[in-house]
Amino acid sequence: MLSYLESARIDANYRYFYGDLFRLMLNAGRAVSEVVEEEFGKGQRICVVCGSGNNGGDGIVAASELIKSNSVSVIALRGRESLSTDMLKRAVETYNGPIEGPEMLDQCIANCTIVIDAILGVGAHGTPREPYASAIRKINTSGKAVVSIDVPSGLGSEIAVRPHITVTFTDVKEGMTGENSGKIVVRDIGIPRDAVYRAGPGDMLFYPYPEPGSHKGMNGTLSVFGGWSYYGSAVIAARAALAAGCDLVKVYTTRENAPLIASHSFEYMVSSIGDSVPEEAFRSRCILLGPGLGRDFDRRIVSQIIMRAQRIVLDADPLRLLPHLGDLSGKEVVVTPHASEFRDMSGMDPVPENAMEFAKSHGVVVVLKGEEDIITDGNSLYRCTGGNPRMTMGGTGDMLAGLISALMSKGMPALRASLLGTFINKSAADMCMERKGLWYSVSDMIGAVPEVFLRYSDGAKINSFRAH
Ligand SMILES: NC(=O)C1=CN([C@@H]2O[C@H](COP(=O)(O)OP(=O)(O)OC[C@H]3O[C@@H](n4cnc5c(N)ncnc54)[C@H](O)[C@@H]3O)[C@@H](O)[C@H]2O)[C@@H](O)CC1
Ligand SMILES: Nc1ncnc2c1ncn2[C@@H]1O[C@H](COP(=O)(O)OP(=O)(O)O)[C@@H](O)[C@H]1O
Ligand SMILES: [K+]
Repeated sequence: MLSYLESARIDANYRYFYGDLFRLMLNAGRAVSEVVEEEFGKGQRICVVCGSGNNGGDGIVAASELIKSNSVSVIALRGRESLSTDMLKRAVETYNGPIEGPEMLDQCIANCTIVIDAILGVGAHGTPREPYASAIRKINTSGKAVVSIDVPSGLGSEIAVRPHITVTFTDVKEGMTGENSGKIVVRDIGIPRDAVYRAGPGDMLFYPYPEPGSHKGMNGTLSVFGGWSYYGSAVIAARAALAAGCDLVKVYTTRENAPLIASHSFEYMVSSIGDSVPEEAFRSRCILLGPGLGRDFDRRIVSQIIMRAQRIVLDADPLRLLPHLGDLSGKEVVVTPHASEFRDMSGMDPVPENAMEFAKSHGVVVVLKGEEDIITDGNSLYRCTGGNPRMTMGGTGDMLAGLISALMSKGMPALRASLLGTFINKSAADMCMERKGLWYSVSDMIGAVPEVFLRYSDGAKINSFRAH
């Protein structure tokens, strides 16, 4: 079962890794024409009703196949000129019949035996607006056989097509049932595994945009326990968390290091801890434990933090404690070991299958860092490629922990935050490399984080629109 957002994620990742989505549109359109001919036979009179997104493009490609053995009319509900994106222009080029405007809709429906609904797909949000709403009502009262492409247009809202058949791609979409979608036929359109199981710009779609009316603290609160031995690591993690959009970051550190850490920025707060952890630290939505803690930490305090936290990212030295902590289920936990830390904490070789096994048996998300990051929740295995060898400098792991915990502090689930965090970290490094070659610093990487978000947030407008 695919949610609309997961579907759009795959779409965005496919475009980023493979470039041309049009090949998939060709496969989608062909799949629809095959199903229509399998179900109804040839020689039909078919009316294809198109919106002006890619769902409409699928409809036009289907028409270009169906016209070979059927009588086909195509309606562009917003007029032919609305088919203006590059993909839609290419779809139109495949079709050598006329494309009519909305004024021909009534006649087209009246004369046909089958209506193909290519109005809205997974890019839709909310109730269909005009002219789609009226078209949907007409299709539903037409008494004709109706085939929806990918999803019934308007699915989930009060104005939705009620088809006899839905030809859906890759997997059934969230919310589809036999009742609202008719017979559901799933067709593979050749999406490679990597578009699904590789972190990419599509993961931006799950970034929680601040609501316009929100107030301080609603968009991320993070407690960072770190810098007890190496103060710089806490500075890097806290600054990265702020760059990722966390509202309030507070660093809990030793009495000696507190002023040092504070002197590096006035944007986060710093507090020193003694023998016990202040209660307020657990009021943050997420906890990051580890950057710069050093090996000689107080095990009692660290165990207490882990047991009390509900959402926590564990990095570096405290990872050693993990096997001794018992059941972590019920919490959202991300662990971010590099290869040798993984060996130490698990007693296993740092390979993807073992990361998956560890994640499953401990109920955590594992981010196994390296030239290629492995991200797994024990059920699915993802990877994040990219980055460059300058990332072996000190601090890039602290930065990653800061990014992932900031995203969790904003409400992202552990696995989603880990996918986006790894992608942002490697992309920041690659952006710095474009500008400075291999001679960039971790500060440069933190500085690049907002630009990385901007560069890849194109698809995320869907989410921000939804949020508003
Ligand atoms: N997932 C994939 O990899 C592929 C997806 N394809 C098709 O592309 C579809 C998604 O395409 P798009 O993302 O272009 O989106 P859609 O074609 O679903 O529609 C989005 C368009 O409708 C408008 N819109 C959104 N909500 C609306 C509302 N409530 N009332 C009126 N207009 C509204 C938007 O402004 C946008 O122009 C899929 O459902 C599928 O049919 C295929 O072309 C090929 C591959
Ligand atoms: N050779 C490499 N090529 C590309 N990225 C790397 C390489 N080595 C490490 N990284 C990246 O640097 C970050 C920190 O990883 P690592 O150096 O293994 O952890 P740590 O900083 O905890 O020692 C991760 O985002 C990882 O993806
Ligand atoms: K549709």
